[in-house]
Amino acid sequence: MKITPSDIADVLIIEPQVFRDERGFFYESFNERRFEELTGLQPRFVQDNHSQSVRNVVRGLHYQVGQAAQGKLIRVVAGTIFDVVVDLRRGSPSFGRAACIELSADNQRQLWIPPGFAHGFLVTSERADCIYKTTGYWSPADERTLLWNDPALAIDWPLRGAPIVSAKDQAGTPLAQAEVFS
Ligand SMILES: Cc1cn([C@H]2C[C@H](O)[C@@H](COP(=O)(O)OP(=O)(O)O[C@H]3O[C@H](C)C(=O)[C@H](O)[C@H]3O)O2)c(=O)[nH]c1=O
Repeated sequence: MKITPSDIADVLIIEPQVFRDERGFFYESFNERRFEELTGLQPRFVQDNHSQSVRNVVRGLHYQVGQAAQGKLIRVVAGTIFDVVVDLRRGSPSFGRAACIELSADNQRQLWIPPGFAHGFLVTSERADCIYKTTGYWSPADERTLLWNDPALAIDWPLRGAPIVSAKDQAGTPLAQAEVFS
């Protein structure tokens, strides 16, 4: 397993050790001891999620506030996504900055997103299945949506035509008005 920082230091790109043979491949998609050894972090994951989306879907940018803030460990098991995280930690030198990483079933990369970040993605394949662990339970009352195409975020989404976006996400909050983490 190899772990490298993304463009935002605390957001980590994880590349698992993949064992391939004539049958296919095997890799440990999560190993708590190894994760802690390599990151020094001890996240307690309480929920596993699976979302499937078709090409040109944008989901996000979502986050939960207060005690419901979630760390996320995400990977893609089918297709490809343009994954985006935005630093919403007010004291951070990268506050308001977006980091964009391609995650796919082919590159088998995972992303560790600490609490304090908004998260979303664009599907750039026919379909994408995202599997992710969270360190906090879903809490609708504490969920916030950052406007995915807020010009202040300057995210260069590789769109092919108008994306498919939920009404909730179309009504996202611009960064300037967003509830952030102190
Ligand atoms: C997030 C969540 C949703 N739901 C229910 C609520 C809705 O009836 C349905 C779809 O929810 P939503 O449209 O919020 O799903 P996404 O747009 O994929 O939300 C996710 O999008 C971005 C990419 C994230 O990083 C978050 O994990 C999460 O907010 O699933 C649940 O039952 N549990 C949950 O944990």
